[in-house]
Amino acid sequence: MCGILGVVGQTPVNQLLYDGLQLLQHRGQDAAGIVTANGKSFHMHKGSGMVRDVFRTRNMRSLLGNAGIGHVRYPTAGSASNLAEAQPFYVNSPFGVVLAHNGNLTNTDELKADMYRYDLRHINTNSDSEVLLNVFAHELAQRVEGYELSVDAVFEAVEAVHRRVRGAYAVVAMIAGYGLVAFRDPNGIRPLVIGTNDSNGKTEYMFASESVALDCSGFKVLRDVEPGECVFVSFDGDFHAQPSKGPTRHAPCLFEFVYFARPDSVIDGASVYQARTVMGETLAEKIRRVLPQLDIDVVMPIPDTSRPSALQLANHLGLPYREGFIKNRYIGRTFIMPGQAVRKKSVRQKLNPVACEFKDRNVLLVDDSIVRGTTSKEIVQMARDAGAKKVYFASAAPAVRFPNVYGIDMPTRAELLATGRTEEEIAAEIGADAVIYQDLDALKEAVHSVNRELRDFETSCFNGEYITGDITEAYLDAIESARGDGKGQKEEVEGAQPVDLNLNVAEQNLI
Ligand SMILES: O=P(O)(O)OC[C@H]1O[C@H](OP(=O)(O)OP(=O)(O)O)[C@H](O)[C@@H]1O
Ligand SMILES: NC(=O)CC[C@H](N)C(=O)O
Ligand SMILES: [Mg+2]
Repeated sequence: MCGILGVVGQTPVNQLLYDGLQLLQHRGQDAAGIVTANGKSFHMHKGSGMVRDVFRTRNMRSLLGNAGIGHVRYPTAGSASNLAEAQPFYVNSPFGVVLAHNGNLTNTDELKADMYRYDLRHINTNSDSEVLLNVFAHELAQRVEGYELSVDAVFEAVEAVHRRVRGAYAVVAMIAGYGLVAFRDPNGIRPLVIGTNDSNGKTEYMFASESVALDCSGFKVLRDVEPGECVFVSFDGDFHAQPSKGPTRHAPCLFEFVYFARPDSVIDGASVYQARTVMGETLAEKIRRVLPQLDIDVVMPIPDTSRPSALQLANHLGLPYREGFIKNRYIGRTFIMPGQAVRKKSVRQKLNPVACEFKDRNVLLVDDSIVRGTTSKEIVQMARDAGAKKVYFASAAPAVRFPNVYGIDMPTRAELLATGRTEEEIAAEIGADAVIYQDLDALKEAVHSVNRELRDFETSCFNGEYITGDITEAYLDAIESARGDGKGQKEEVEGAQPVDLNLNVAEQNLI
């Protein structure tokens, strides 16, 4: 999952974008970038790593202007090590367009071929986001009259993007000399929220993947960008919005509520924190059914994400809640790290047991999800080493058995712990006495109970139903062989960066 951010302000926005990206850091740790618009010029800086490592004072000083977009990256196409795939992307025609994308396209190869053959555009990286930018730029160019671009032309270009592009995309883009464009795919898979701020009687606009970025920047949440909708804010601050003319469906990704989003965010009108607490209650009910003897002395969360669910689960079962694992706050999220070796090592560096809380007790460990099983395998062993008698493991999400192709990097069935295994086999694999998973209907109901208008969700990693309707076995086999764990990294020859059309790589390396 990546984080995207866009602002049209009344004063310089560089610091606002930097601070906002730090609030979205949990969505992507591999690269970060900002582009600001100053008159008809763009100023860009991007690089590998966390926000705090990418931007130095001199980079910040060069990010001039009252409007800008930003991105934190967790790659789902291309690789983490390829700096040329860091976002935002830039293309110089028409006018100059920059774009930041959260999501993953599912017809990238066809689009790339069409771009080359029919639209005479060259795509230089393996990033689907570079393809998306070029489709948008091409469709925009078709609608320029004379030298002028109308707001309707922007809306029509986005409509054409919806017709050509498949998959998940929440986007912020800027057109030099005109304004900022924000749009969301017609299924609303990835989140995008709009905020406003009054600045001396004029309205400033902010677009962000999550509301936490607005809250902490002093912006008020206005509403979400609707599925398929396009919003255009001119650099003068005029706001225009156009619903999609094509078919839409509101099916946000359920995994945002389970793991990705920060708990203090509200996505599509549903508080993530509240949803996670309800997940804890419904999981408690399931535990009552499958472990009627309830021989549990203590409930423990696996920090961080499972905390709200675990606490509510313990309350619901009337069991003591203890923090049995302490998290090293300086280690990032392990699931979104690139490569299994680094993820495995990081779990041990990140979590350490408080031994006295385990000694001679039956413990119920609660996590938000079990994906590759990297965390659960290590954690169960740590609990046993610390003297636990029985170790039960509960997951607030159902078993993850299918690849995600919409922006979460779990491309192969083979690397998912639950694929082809029963719950007993999974328990044996991670060394637990039993594993208890949330049911999918209960998970959907948990989010629905927080916002009654949300009924439909993108649930493919749990049930293999892909809502874009274009995912075949052949497609899954192809991404599996292209992106099996670590393959994205191995493809890169060390030091062999493709021409970076967007950034002075040499300057980045000198810092
Ligand atoms: O089965 P796995 O492949 O290990 O993936 C699932 C684990 O990864 C995530 O934690 P992460 O460390 O990324 O972040 P967190 O601190 O927000 O929980 C998630 O919360 C689970 O703990
Ligand atoms: N997780 C995401 O949203 C990834 C965005 C884009 N597909 C990339 O790989 O850079
Ligand atoms: Mg976790």
